[in-house]
Amino acid sequence: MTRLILIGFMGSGKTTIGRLLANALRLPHLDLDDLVAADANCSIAQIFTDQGEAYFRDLESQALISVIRKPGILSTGGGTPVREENRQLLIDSDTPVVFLKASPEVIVNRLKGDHNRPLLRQLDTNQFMELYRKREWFYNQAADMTIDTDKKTPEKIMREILAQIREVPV
Ligand SMILES: Nc1ncnc2c1ncn2[C@@H]1O[C@H](COP(=O)(O)OP(=O)(O)O)[C@@H](O)[C@H]1O
Ligand SMILES: O=C(O)C1=C[C@@H](OP(=O)(O)O)[C@@H](O)[C@H](O)C1
Ligand SMILES: [Mg+2]
Repeated sequence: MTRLILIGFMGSGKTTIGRLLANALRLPHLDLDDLVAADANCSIAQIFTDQGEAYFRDLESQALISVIRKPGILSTGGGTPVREENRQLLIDSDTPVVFLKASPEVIVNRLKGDHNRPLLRQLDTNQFMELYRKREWFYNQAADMTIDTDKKTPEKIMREILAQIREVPV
């Protein structure tokens, strides 16, 4: 196994678990947000502020195309599987796609005080729940396997993924 893709809502742990998996497997860690920020020479929050979400989504799709065939652990952004073309790339990738699932309460708790997720800042509770439900459908569409991350340490989640990954037919 030389490639793995992590998807899930903001705060589900894609970046954290991706880093751990990459270390354990001695593979590159490819974080889509980092790639977008490096290409744009600008933080994600700044891209949202200066150019808006639609512009960010175009950069994100381009970065996904450029990285999807590279060996490594790919941590996507929470919105990556929403665009149909991105979702199709994930589904067609011949790479196990792992949905890291976290409950809304756990996400809110993990991200309280966070200033780097521009999308989250502008949502009230109802809007948050609507986005969470909508996105869950997209994650389920693209995922080969789902890991519940509530009440588990990142290390435990990593071990669970490693144990299950051999059984996933892709
Ligand atoms: N399993 C976990 N248990 C507790 N905290 C976690 C867990 N996974 C991630 N976190 C924390 O939640 C925050 C968001 O994690 P991150 O990996 O950036 O998520 P994502 O990339 O999915 O948005 C970070 O502060 C991270 O340390
Ligand atoms: O859910 C989203 O739409 C987003 C999630 C973020 O990544 P994380 O899921 O790693 O926080 C980042 O791509 C951007 O702020 C938009
Ligand atoms: Mg991340």
